[in-house]
Amino acid sequence: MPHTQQPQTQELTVDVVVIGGGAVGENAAQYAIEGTDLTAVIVEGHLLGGECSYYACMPSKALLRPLDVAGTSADVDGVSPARLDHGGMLERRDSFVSNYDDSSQVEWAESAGIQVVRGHARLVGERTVRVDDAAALTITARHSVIIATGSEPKVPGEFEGVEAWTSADATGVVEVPERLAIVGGGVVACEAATWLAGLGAQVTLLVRGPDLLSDNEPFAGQSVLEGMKTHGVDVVFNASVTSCRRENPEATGLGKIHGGTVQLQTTAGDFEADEVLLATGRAPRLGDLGLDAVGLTPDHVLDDDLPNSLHAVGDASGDVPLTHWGKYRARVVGAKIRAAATGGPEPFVAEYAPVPQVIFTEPQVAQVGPTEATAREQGIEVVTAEVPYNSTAGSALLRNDVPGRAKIVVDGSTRCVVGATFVGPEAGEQLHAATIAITGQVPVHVLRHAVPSYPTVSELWLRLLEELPGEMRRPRD
Ligand SMILES: Cc1cc2nc3c(=O)[nH]c(=O)nc-3n(C[C@H](O)[C@H](O)[C@H](O)COP(=O)(O)OP(=O)(O)OC[C@H]3O[C@@H](n4cnc5c(N)ncnc54)[C@H](O)[C@@H]3O)c2cc1C
Ligand SMILES: NC(=O)c1ccc[n+]([C@@H]2O[C@H](COP(=O)([O-])OP(=O)(O)OC[C@H]3O[C@@H](n4cnc5c(N)ncnc54)[C@H](O)[C@@H]3O)[C@@H](O)[C@H]2O)c1
Repeated sequence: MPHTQQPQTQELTVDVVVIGGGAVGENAAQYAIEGTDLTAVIVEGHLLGGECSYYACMPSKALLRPLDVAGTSADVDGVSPARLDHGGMLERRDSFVSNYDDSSQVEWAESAGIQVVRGHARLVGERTVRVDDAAALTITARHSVIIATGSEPKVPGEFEGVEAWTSADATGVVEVPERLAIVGGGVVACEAATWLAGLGAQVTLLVRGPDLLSDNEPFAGQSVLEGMKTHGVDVVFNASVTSCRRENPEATGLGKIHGGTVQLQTTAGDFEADEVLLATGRAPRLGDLGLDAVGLTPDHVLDDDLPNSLHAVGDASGDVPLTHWGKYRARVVGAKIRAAATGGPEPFVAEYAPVPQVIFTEPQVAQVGPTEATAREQGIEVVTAEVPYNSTAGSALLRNDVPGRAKIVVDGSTRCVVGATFVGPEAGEQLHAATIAITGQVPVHVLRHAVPSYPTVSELWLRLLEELPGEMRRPRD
């Protein structure tokens, strides 16, 4: 980590102060000042670029991609199956996290006119932030302070004192455990099970509920379960951990095995492992931020009940914890701050924007907008269409065996798509067409005139639109 220049003075006044330099904080600072003479500081306590760059999205996807390529090579006639190189996979990860060196991000920030200050920041008054209690730097914001402190893993009580792995250890894996227990059935659990099994661990997934990826369409979790079984992952449902003990727990370092054998008692039986990974969700990081010094609590942040000069973005705000979503909201917040500070026009903000997500499992799960079940809960007049992912010539060309399904959720009253799910090889690349259709509120009779090329997977759109009731082929009377 380079030591970026600390300001010479102990008092600093700028227009905007951002606490936390993850991808979201960086975007907020950039949009708050771009094209103006406004000044911004980001205070970062660890690495500029945050979780996504070093411990979450980038390293996980760097590890998953070789598995995807190898899996495809083993399932396309005319190609010899590729051999995985475990050491090479870890080197690829190290390269994508720049060996945990954030110099290039600091360079980017400085080139965008944003000053980077190192240290832990706390609010000490209205529009005033102190960096590290002992140090003397106090920063005053003329206009706004933005909280972009991210989130931290939830550690259930049963795991206290065990030195269990968190997702950072899984993405930063150095020593691959021979037997790995993963607790959780959500996104981190499913993605981490995929790359750690790919690296040679014997993975047991302990899921407290009856399914995987329960926030998605049910066929998503089922397809991912099949994929896991193919790769030798043992998935145990209805397995709530009641106690966890470990011999000689020790903080040995990121991605190293943190002590002796782990004994887990669960409602589905007892398990022994060499390491246990907690994938039990994350919580906004709002402690030790000085909220009380300005008469606020974490609930004020989560309820967006903040003074005009204080904003929260990204995981810290309690909004959907995804990088692209946090960055989108940060662009909006930044642009609004810029408009208020310069007297410029208010930015256009769409009334509604759907949240997309791609889960990089085998097969991939790509979803935008509500599932059928959520749409029904929202009172939408739901019409759905669903087809197998292999129902186009383009998808059949991808692999010998193409798993998965595609589904759209249409609002019968507006006849616009409100949600879509694609589960299958390279499904992530199918998603943005759906996001555009939903955001643009294109009625399905018009969408039928968006012609997908032959032979591509996008022809799933033809199949899906053909599945809808015939009267939807015309404008509504
Ligand atoms: C394993 C894993 C994989 C993921 N994969 C994806 C994915 O593929 N796609 C996706 O969209 N999302 C993914 N996510 C979610 C994504 O990582 C987060 O939504 C995103 O990182 C949030 O960005 P942020 O800037 O809000 O917070 P963070 O990235 O957490 O950044 C917050 C920053 O604030 C700093 N900080 C905190 N408190 C202070 C303080 N008081 N003073 C100074 N600095 C402070 C921290 O050091 C940190 O750098 C993944 C998450 C995990 C755990
Ligand atoms: N590709 C991506 O977009 C991506 C990848 C990884 C993470 N993320 C995001 O990061 C966030 C965190 O992911 P996550 O998987 O940790 O959270 P999650 O909320 O998706 O899943 C948490 C899982 O842990 C289980 N759980 C919670 N408490 C438990 C307990 N005490 N005992 C046993 N099981 C328990 C839940 O039932 C659920 O299955 C999510 O919002 C996710 O969307 C996104």
